Amino acid sequence: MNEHVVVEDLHRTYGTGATAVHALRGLHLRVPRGQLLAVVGRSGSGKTTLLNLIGGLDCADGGRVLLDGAEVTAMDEEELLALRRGTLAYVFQSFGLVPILTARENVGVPLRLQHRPPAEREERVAHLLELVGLSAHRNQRPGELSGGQQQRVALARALAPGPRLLLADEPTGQLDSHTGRDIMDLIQRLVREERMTAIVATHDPVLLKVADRVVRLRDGQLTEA
Ligand SMILES: Nc1ncnc2c1ncn2[C@@H]1O[C@H](COP(=O)(O)OP(=O)(O)OP(=O)(O)O)[C@@H](O)[C@H]1O
Repeated sequence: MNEHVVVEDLHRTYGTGATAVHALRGLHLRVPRGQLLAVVGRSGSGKTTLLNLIGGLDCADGGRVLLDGAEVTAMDEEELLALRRGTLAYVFQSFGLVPILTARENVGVPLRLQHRPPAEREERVAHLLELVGLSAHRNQRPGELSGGQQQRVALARALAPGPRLLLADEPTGQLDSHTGRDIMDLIQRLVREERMTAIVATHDPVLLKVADRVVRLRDGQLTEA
């Protein structure tokens, strides 16, 4: 199936009554496999809300999300957990690394959760750290790494289970433009070489240049940017 992500008539409202915020109002989106899609929009326009719903981290009030034809919006907790540990990866602006673990150990966490044998784990972790250019820093903890390096560790960890879909929320948000460019190049390479699909929420103009397509969130709906 070539259509990787399908979003139909998606609604999400926070709160009720006069203070209700209608973050998404009947949003539609189709993303073919292997596309690097950038989602832009002003602060508060609903980008994070959209990514959370696509990744099954939050529940919609209406509409459907399908990944490879499987309906995320209808999955139970167990199915969502399997999705998050397998075909889908999420990279947050805040990195979300475990402070007491080294870079190597952080990248290995998802592989432990998958009960992969230690030798196979070690090999994959080494490969991923090399891919993100951090082999020399493998024994350092997040607090001993720069922001860009931490984001690269977070990316390597997200990629550990071999996901087919990468959701990234402002992955270059806290980084200087040069480091941000490196992260974007890396995501672009992964999309090209591993035919991964990526949906990236961003304010970053650099990112827009490498995207295959850019859509804008406004008034809870998407338009071509
Ligand atoms: N848990 C929540 N409770 C109430 N309102 C929320 C909640 N999460 C988000 N919102 C509101 O929903 C709207 C969309 O928020 P969202 O975080 O999706 O926007 P965003 O485009 O990702 O913003 P930013 O670029 O600043 O991260 C905002 O008006 C926000 O205040």
